Amino acid sequence: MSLQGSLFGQDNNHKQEINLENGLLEYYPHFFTPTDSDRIFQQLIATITWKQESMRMYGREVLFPRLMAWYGDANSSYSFSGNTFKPLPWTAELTMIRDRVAMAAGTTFNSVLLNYYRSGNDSMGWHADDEPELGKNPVIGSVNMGATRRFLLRHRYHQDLKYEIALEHGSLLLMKGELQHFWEHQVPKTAKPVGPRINLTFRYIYP
Ligand SMILES: O=C(O)CCC(=O)C(=O)O
Ligand SMILES: [Fe+2]
Repeated sequence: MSLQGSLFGQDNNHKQEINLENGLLEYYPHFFTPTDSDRIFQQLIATITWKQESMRMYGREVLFPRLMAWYGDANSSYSFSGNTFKPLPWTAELTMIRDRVAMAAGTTFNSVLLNYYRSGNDSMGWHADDEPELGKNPVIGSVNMGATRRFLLRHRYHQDLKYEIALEHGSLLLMKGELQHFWEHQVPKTAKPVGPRINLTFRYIYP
């Protein structure tokens, strides 16, 4: 373990590089220690301002099947599915997580989208994080706390290209390169009894 890694209690040596056609994933299964992960998870559930947002779909208001929250620098507003999210100011906990993720990613982030999947019935449908304000080939840092859920990827233009990864408690997944242009991803519902899960995606929004 590197000095910097051990100082921050993170295990960078077990990084898995997953080279996909037209995209790169880096997975750190034990980015946070189990103790830190348990504490952060409970803290986020209790202190984040969670909301169930809605989107307009085929002329109707539809609730997102999960709770969400958006934090970041004041100038990092973000639009998707017909909503513009104005960020809440960084908390001490989110700043700490952001800085650890930024160090591993070798980049900076000015915002984070949090998603709270209360049970296996909560989900996120197929999409890519390809909004123009994210820039051309964004590095997105995705932190996972709580229940393990399946993260599925499919290539937009080659139906037979698929990838799947189980995102575990305390892990970090970096999405890099051309991934958002060529691949979509989702977190499907599951009928298995799973506990709650929080995902944080750190992003850089061009103001
Ligand atoms: O919950 C996850 O692992 C995925 C989150 C995601 O894709 C997003 O926030 O854009
Ligand atoms: Fe995404």
